[in-house]
Amino acid sequence: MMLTLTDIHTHYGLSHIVRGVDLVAEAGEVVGVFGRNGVGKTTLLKTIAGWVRPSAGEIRLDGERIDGLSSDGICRRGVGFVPEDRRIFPGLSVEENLALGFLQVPGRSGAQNRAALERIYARFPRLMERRRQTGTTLSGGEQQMLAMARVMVGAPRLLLVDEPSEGLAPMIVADIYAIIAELKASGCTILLVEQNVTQALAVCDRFVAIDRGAVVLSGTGGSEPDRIALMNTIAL
Ligand SMILES: Nc1ncnc2c1ncn2[C@@H]1O[C@H](COP(=O)(O)OP(=O)(O)OP(=O)(O)O)[C@@H](O)[C@H]1O
Repeated sequence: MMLTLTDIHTHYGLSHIVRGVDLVAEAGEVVGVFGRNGVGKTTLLKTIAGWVRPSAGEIRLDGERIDGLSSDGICRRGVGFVPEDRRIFPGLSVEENLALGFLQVPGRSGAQNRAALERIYARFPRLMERRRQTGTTLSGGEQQMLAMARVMVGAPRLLLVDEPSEGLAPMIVADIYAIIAELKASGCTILLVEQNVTQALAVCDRFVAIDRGAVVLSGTGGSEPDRIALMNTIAL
């Protein structure tokens, strides 16, 4: 699914956070969104997901405008969002948290939902083992897996991921990135916000660097000069 942002602006009250972002993610591409703390990366993802409404600009999926739709409406168009805080619901079991993913695809039958759950459990045996356990009792890494698995239940065509490796041990980070690589291989378009730039660049086709709400650099993940320019930009 192709994502196009044209001159997107987002405000929180009077604070002008996202300031004229143009961005394209082609179908099946992983695009890294990098920048120092507080430059507006999370706000940009929330704007695409419809958690925050842009004050100006256009967001299109395969040419069709989605800015202005509710977050539910955007989700039902195949956009999955894994937020930084993971949003594992307290008091719900692992399986109940996963079942929330069914809300993204309301047209499915019970049998289709069960089959989707089976596929998730086959991919994440640890979540199956712990399916009756309260989601918030899982380790940080398992909660990140659960958050990823919950959006995968809905087979998103565009995935927005905010700092998936934050606070996790290197081995778990490798697991998370293996999942991102699998999703990419399956044709999912991915927008990836990450402080761990080196790790993220390994899966990124392209990247943008954001500063004070605007794109200040864009480049190709595999290009060494582009990587050096990126490191210089975000180290400033
Ligand atoms: N709900 C909100 N209301 C008002 N201001 C906000 C809100 N959320 C974020 N901000 C402010 O918007 C700016 C951008 O925040 P945002 O989280 O988008 O940045 P970020 O680049 O993702 O940073 P980080 O890496 O720290 O998450 C910050 O100055 C932040 O304080």
